[in-house]
Order: sequence, then structure tokens, then C-alpha cells
Amino acid sequence: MLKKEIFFKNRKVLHIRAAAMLAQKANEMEKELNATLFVRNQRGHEVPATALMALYSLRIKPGDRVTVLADGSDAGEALERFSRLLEGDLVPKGIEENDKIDSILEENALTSDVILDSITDGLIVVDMDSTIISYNRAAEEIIGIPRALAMGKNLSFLLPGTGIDKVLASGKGEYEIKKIFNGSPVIADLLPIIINKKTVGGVIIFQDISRMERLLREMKDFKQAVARAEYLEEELMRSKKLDNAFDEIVGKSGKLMDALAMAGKAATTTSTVLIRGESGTGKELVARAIHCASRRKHGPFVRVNCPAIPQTLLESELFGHEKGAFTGALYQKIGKFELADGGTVFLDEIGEMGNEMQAKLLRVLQEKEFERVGGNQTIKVDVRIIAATNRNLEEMVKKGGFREDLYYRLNVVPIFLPSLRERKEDIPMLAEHFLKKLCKELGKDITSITHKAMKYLLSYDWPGNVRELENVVERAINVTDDNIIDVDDLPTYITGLSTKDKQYLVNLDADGEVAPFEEYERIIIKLALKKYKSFNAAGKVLGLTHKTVAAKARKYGLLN
Ligand SMILES: Nc1ncnc2c1ncn2[C@@H]1O[C@H](COP(=O)(O)OP(=O)(O)OP(=O)(O)O)[C@@H](O)[C@H]1O
Repeated sequence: MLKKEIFFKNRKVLHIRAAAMLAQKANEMEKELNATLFVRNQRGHEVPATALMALYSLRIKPGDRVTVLADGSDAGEALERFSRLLEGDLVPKGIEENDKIDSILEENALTSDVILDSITDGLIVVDMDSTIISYNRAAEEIIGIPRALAMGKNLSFLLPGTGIDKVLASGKGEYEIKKIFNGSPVIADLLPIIINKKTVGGVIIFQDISRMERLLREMKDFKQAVARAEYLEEELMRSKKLDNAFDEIVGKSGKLMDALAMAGKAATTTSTVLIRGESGTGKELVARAIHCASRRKHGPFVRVNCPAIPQTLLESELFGHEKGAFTGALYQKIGKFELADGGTVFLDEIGEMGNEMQAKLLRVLQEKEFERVGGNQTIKVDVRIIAATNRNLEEMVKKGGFREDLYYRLNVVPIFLPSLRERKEDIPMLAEHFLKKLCKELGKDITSITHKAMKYLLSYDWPGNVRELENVVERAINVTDDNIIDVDDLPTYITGLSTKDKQYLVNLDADGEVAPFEEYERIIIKLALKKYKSFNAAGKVLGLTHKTVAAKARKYGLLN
């Protein structure tokens, strides 16, 4: 690299027109002489001679020592010519040269100030001394310091803590740094300006984030408001009276109410519903209630118990078959889907459906059409599907036992029915409900369940859920001799009492549970009446008058 030192003899600072002329001449020389030219000011900042703004930013003053550097095949000639030019009067010669400078400046103005002012990000350009050489309108607006005041000032004094010094020293950019510029929160990118592998300045591009921060704050408030509104809506839905179709479903526990709220919502749509819950938790009952509360209530509700039908027959059961479709198909048969047209198909125990049928069901769900077995006519139906299962379908999907696509198709509205042991508070209500319902059906007049018997019902785990409770109540109605259901009317697997244990209740020598006195009295009167058949005879054995026996029998509800 060749270099030459000269003195800047011009009477004025290197102004923009002179810089434009120098840059334009340097351009011509570089092309003609196949060389590259640089200019270094006395502070040691070096820039390409062809870069107008960089050249201008050197702020060369009259009397300054300036170094011209040249590289390339004809570097000597380029060095001489450019140095001479720089030492000269820097006045354009003739109209043509003047025009050229004007157009360069115009071009530059277009590519610099006009463009810089038109962008919405703030932009500050500094030279290697951190002196501001460009400062756009957005910067003015965001920072609130006028351009006239900022230009030519040292950025570190004007806006302390921008971090640009570090970038100028390291030549490495820093991105998305949160800063406060004159009180305004901004996100800034700080970049070095590198020309010919040399850092010649730096630029800060920044955005005002006060609006964004305000929006975020508002968004947070909004989100909280939405969450609150959703919560209130859910609460409202839970407390809202469900359609009468749900009246048959007994229970007030939170878990059941949540499930029923969801079911109530599902009744207003036509989406596919997937009811989950252990056996006997009321899945079918809920499916029927959804159907009866929906707009399809006047259409049929058709139940398909998937495991009860051999897989080979399931297809014809669901979609029907044509006469002669297979051996034994003596007549045409209408399938459940056709039967349910305009209504609901309830696919119970869907987890038991074989893979082949799963694929066929998926098609019906997607296209709402199918063909009868052995037929080629496509049948279109309008059915709503409610499926139920007590299996862990997610696990089955993982293990490949259940199609994932079908799972997603079915699981549009999931409803989880709690087991009875998760909602024990509903047991008394359910037991009373079944007592009333079954007594009516069986023509019995049993009025209640003793407190003690209820305690046993409450402490049992109910693996068979509500169905098991219903059966236990029915059994108790059939075995009791009284008009009240008591502990000894319950199965021993619930009370944990064998016949022998029951005798312990009246055998106070044994190490059994001690009950309230009236409990013993009730059992003694009951046993005596059972054995001696009359108040008189029982009274004689017990040492009581027949009136006392009759009164106690009445008191304990033993008169039936
Ligand atoms: N909450 C409830 N209120 C009143 N009766 C109920 C309730 N839940 C279930 N039942 C009754 O319990 C019995 C079993 O209910 P259902 O057949 O709907 O259960 P399920 O979950 O479909 O059982 P499975 O999985 O074995 O088919 C039915 O007689 C039903 O009427």
C-alpha cells in the first residue's frame, strides 16, 4: 500500500459538495487505474475515498494533515492524482462537473436522509469518535432531542450508556438490547459500520417499546379479564339449569356437575362426543340425556354395544347388508347407522372395536356415507355419534390398539364421568333415589335407610359404581322384613359382617363394635317378633308388656 501525506489547504472544512466531488473522482480513478484509494484524517480514521458519507464524516479542516493511501496495479499514479486533487481548490470545473456533483448529492440525499427519515425505526450513525453524523426523524421523535441539537455531538455525552463505544472498539454488533434513551424504553441493535474490513463507525437502530410495553400491560389485564369472564361463564353454565333430559341423572357433587355442564353444552352442538368413565358410572344415561336435550330428540337413539357383537358381524350390524352378501344373509338388512338417520348412534365400549372396523367407522365419521355389506350403493346418513369407553384410549393409541386419527375424530367433546368413590357425597342421594324408584317398580313400601346402613354404603368403594349401588338397594328391598333398610339387609361384602358377626351386636361379651343402645333394642325386638310372631308372646319372653313391644316395633319401623 502506497501512502502520501498532504495538508488540506482549502479555506473551508471539507464540505459535502467537495466530498461528493472527491468521491466521484476517486471512483473514476479507481476504474481507470485499477487501484483502490483511502483517506485517513489526522485522528487516524481511515475511509475509502469513494464513500461520500464516510469521507464527509472525516470532517477535514483547513490545515489538517491528511494521508492518502493507494493500492492496486497503478497505485502510484492514483496516489499522485488524488493527492493533487485533495490539495487543490476543490471547486467543480464547468457545468458538466457541477451537474454530476448535484446528481451524486441528490442520489445520496435520496439514499440517506430521505430514506432514513422515512423509516419508523430510530437511527443514529456515529463515526469512530462517537460523533453523531446521522440522526433520523424517528430518532428525534423517540428520544425527544431535536436533530439540530444532536448532529455533530458526541453520542456518549448526549445519551450516556448507549453501549456504542463497546461496539466501535470490538467491531461486533449487539442485538435486541433493552435500553432507556432519554427516558424512553427502546429495543436497540448496535452495529459497527465496516468498510473494507475496517470499523469506520457505528449505527444504532432502535424501536420505541413504550407502546408495546403499554400494550403488553393491557394485554395482561385483558387476559386476566378473559380468564375471569371464562370462569364466570363456566360458573354460570354449571349453575344454569340443565335441560330436563338431565333430570334423571342424580347427584350434586362438583365432579358430576362439571361433567354434566359439558354434556349440556354438547347437547347444543352436533359434535362427536366421547364419554369416558368406569363401568356403571352412567355413560349411557348421559348419552341418552345429550340426545334427548339435543335438536335430534325426535329422531332415534340407537345403541350399539360393540363388544357384544362378534367383530365379523359388526360391519353388517352397523352398515347393514344386501341379500346374499355372505352365507346366511338371506334378506337385506338395514344397519344401525341407517336406522339412526336423523338421530344419534351411541357406540358403547368403542375401545373394543377391532382395527378393521375402526377404519370403516373413520370413513363414516369423515364422509358421513357408507355402503351396505355386499352392496355398491353409497348411503348418506345424518347421524350424530356419541361414543363411550372405560378403556384408556390414549394408552391404546400409543400401543397401536386404537387408531390415532379415529381417536381425534371421536374426542371432539370429551366428557369424564367420575367413579362413585370419587363422589361419595352423592351416595345418600342416589341410594334414596333408587329406593324410591325401585319400591315403585316392585310395589314395596320401604321408607328409608338407617343411618348405620348408610354409613356402610358410604365407606364401601363401589368398584361397580352406580350400577352396583342400584343392585345393592334392590337386593336390600327384597331381603328386608321392615319398612326401613338396615345393616343386615346389606350384603356382607359391604358391611364386612358375617352372620356370626351380626350376633356379636347383641353379644356384649364379644370383642365386637358397640352400638347405641337403641340399635340393640331394635334388633332384639325385631328378632323376638320374627321368632314369636306376636307382641304378646315376644313381650313375655322379653319381660315387657305387649303394649311396650308394639310401641317399640312402631318406633323402629318393624310393623311391615
Ligand atoms: N347419576 C346417576 N343417576 C341415576 N342413575 C344412574 C346414574 N349413573 C348411573 N345410573 C344408573 O346406573 C346404571 C348404569 O348406568 P349406565 O349403563 O349408564 O353406565 P355405563 O357407564 O354406561 O356402564 P357400562 O360401561 O357398564 O356400559 C343405570 O341403571 C343407570 O340408570
